[in-house]
Amino acid sequence: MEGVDHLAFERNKAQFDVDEMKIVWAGSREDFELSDRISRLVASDPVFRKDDRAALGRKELFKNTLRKAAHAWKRVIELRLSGEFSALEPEAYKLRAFVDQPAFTDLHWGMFVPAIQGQGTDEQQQKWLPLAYRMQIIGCYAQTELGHGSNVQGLETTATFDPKTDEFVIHSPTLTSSKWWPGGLGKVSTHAVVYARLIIDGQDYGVHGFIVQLRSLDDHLPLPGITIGDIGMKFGNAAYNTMDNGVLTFDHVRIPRNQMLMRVSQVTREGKYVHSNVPRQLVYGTMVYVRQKIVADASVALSRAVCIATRYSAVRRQFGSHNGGLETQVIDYKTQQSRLFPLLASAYAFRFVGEWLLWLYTDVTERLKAKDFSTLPEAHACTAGLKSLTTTATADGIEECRKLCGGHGYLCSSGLPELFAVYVPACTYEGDNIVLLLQVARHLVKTVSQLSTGNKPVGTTAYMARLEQLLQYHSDVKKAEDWLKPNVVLEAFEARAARMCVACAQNLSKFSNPEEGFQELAADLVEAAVAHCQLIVVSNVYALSLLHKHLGDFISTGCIDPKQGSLANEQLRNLYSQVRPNAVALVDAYNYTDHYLGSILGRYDGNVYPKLYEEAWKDPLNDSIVPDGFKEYIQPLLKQQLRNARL
Ligand SMILES: CCCCCCCCCCCCCCCCCCCCC/C=C/C(=O)SCCNC(=O)CCNC(=O)[C@H](O)C(C)(C)COP(=O)(O)OP(=O)(O)OC[C@H]1O[C@@H](n2cnc3c(N)ncnc32)[C@H](O)[C@@H]1OP(=O)(O)O
Ligand SMILES: Cc1cc2nc3c(=O)[nH]c(=O)nc-3n(C[C@H](O)[C@H](O)[C@H](O)COP(=O)(O)OP(=O)(O)OC[C@H]3O[C@@H](n4cnc5c(N)ncnc54)[C@H](O)[C@@H]3O)c2cc1C
Repeated sequence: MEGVDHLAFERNKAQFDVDEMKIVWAGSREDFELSDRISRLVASDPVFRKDDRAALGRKELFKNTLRKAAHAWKRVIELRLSGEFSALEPEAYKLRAFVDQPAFTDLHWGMFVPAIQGQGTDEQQQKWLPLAYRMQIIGCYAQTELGHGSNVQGLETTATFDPKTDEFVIHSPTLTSSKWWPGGLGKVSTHAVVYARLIIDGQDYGVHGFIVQLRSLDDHLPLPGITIGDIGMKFGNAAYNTMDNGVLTFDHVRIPRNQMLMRVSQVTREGKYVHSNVPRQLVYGTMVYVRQKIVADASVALSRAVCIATRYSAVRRQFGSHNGGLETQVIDYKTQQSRLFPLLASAYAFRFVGEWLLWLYTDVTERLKAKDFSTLPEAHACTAGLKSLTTTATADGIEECRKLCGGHGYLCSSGLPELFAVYVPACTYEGDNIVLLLQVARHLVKTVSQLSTGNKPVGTTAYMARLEQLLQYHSDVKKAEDWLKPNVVLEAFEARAARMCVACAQNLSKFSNPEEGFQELAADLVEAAVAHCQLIVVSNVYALSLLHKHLGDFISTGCIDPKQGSLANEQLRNLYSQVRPNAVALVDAYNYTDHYLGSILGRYDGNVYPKLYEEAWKDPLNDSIVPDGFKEYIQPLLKQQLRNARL
């Protein structure tokens, strides 16, 4: 039977309304219609074709990215998705998503503009934002240096105030202070928000943001004192190599005083440092914003991989043929289901968690405007923790989907190698995932230690208020179906997280130097932070597979016993059987076009084999029957063998 028939048959098995689910996935009917319209618009535009990307060299690839970005911007203007004095419309973000090629525009719109919006004064915003909104200047976010990324307080670039000229002198005092990594910096950006140590009259006031012009707006050459370039090829072939991650050094570059971003703190004409009545952590605000975006994006990347692996698993058959009948679809193997279906569930779970985090972020932003900073620590912990949890799970999930597709998953035409290569740096950028989990752990330990002082835990740590009860808890699950009750799962996750946090806090208290204790117990603290972040996911959606995966934690903390663990596993198997007939329909609900998926294995029509065969012949190696180099390198070998044979 051809693949085409397999998927039609699968779609008929669905036990729910796929069109309704498309709307659930999109968020609303309006969002669905928007995504559907923009994805088709991109798919039908030849400039946005991407099937040729894997074969392009770096220079061609980069030029191709510039072309796409320019064309995308033209469409944004034509479709009026950007106003002269306002940020982009949601359609523009969709357009970027479906074009599916990282570019300098991500950093311009995703970090440069938000940094000015969040850290610039009203005057600074009025001056810079209209230019940035019209893309008359192109900006990037230059924070990381060759020597320091995670340790922001360790940055070395200096911005020294010169009271004689009312300027800052931006300087790179060491090799390790070279800015290193900023996307869009290498070849495109005309401006950057540069993070540097503020020095006034010999005193160091720590890291602050400054708007610095890097290149001439006429001929694009670097301005005097500025050395700038690309840092070189990165992991994967096309993948993130469409981006010009850059290196930048300053040799005493002067900028006017009013180009320091001064919402959080100011430097007066007289060189006086004034700190507003706001937490200094607001300087980190852009990172919080982007971490929230990264969480929202995790479900997109994971769902793409899952869509490919699910459709292909329904098309692929191996073993089990009796009397010349059909072989078994690999999706029917229980091992395939136990690897694939939790990822399918995770993609949905991350979708809902992303929505919840957007709500939390919006709420915090509103409070900040009203000068209420009380929820900032919670927002930092949630964005950092969920960024870490979802990107780790998504990167691992994409790789698992590649394996689920067997050998063909390793072909670029499966779409999975490039998806993995482009996604995996999300575990590092915007905060290394372990470093971020340690931030969550600090927040949790602080919460536990403040319980004795009567401080009531709020937000996602509110469950800690029931600490006594959670420390007494033992699951009362008696049969497999009991694990279907959301409250039963939730309580087990709460008790596990609470016990792991309390154990860490107790062990920490044995150290006379808390910082030394924190370093020594870091691995346990990371585990406790993971348990807490998983609880956040579970409290937004139901997730039994996580319990099974981390059974060791639940049993060792005494929340459940081994028998209850086996019952969870039994229930999980029941759930896999229920998901099985709906699997293809559940991934159809993502409504991805074949252009966006970019995968022969994940084609909507399931017509995998003929298309794989056709695609192989398009490889440049097949342009000639006898390869280049035959005469120089193969023929002499063959002749050599002949001579040996004659001897
Ligand atoms: C071709 C197509 C074209 C289409 C065009 C059309 C239109 C285009 C539209 C495009 C739209 C695109 C949108 C895309 C989105 C963006 C994509 C982004 C891509 C990503 C690129 C990557 C960028 C980067 O990586 S930038 C660099 C990031 N760097 C980091 O993350 C560094 C990590 N380190 C830290 O964050 C900190 O230093 C940290 C957290 C480790 C703390 O270190 P510390 O030294 O211990 O901390 P300290 O400074 O002393 O402070 C401690 C104190 O502060 C609290 N804290 C820390 N961080 C925060 C925070 N962020 N917010 C609030 N509070 C914070 C911490 O809890 C401590 O508190 P206390 O305990 O109370 O003291
Ligand atoms: C593709 C890509 C794009 C990027 N884009 C930008 C950009 O646009 N702008 C920008 O400014 N930056 C950018 N970055 C830089 C990025 O933000 C940093 O690489 C990231 O924050 C990690 O910092 P690091 O490289 O210093 O890692 P390191 O901190 O050196 O990490 C190395 C190892 O040390 C461990 N480690 C570090 N500190 C601790 C600790 N306290 N406790 C335990 N373990 C620790 C980490 O877990 C990791 O295993 C980008 C990076 C990448 C890969």
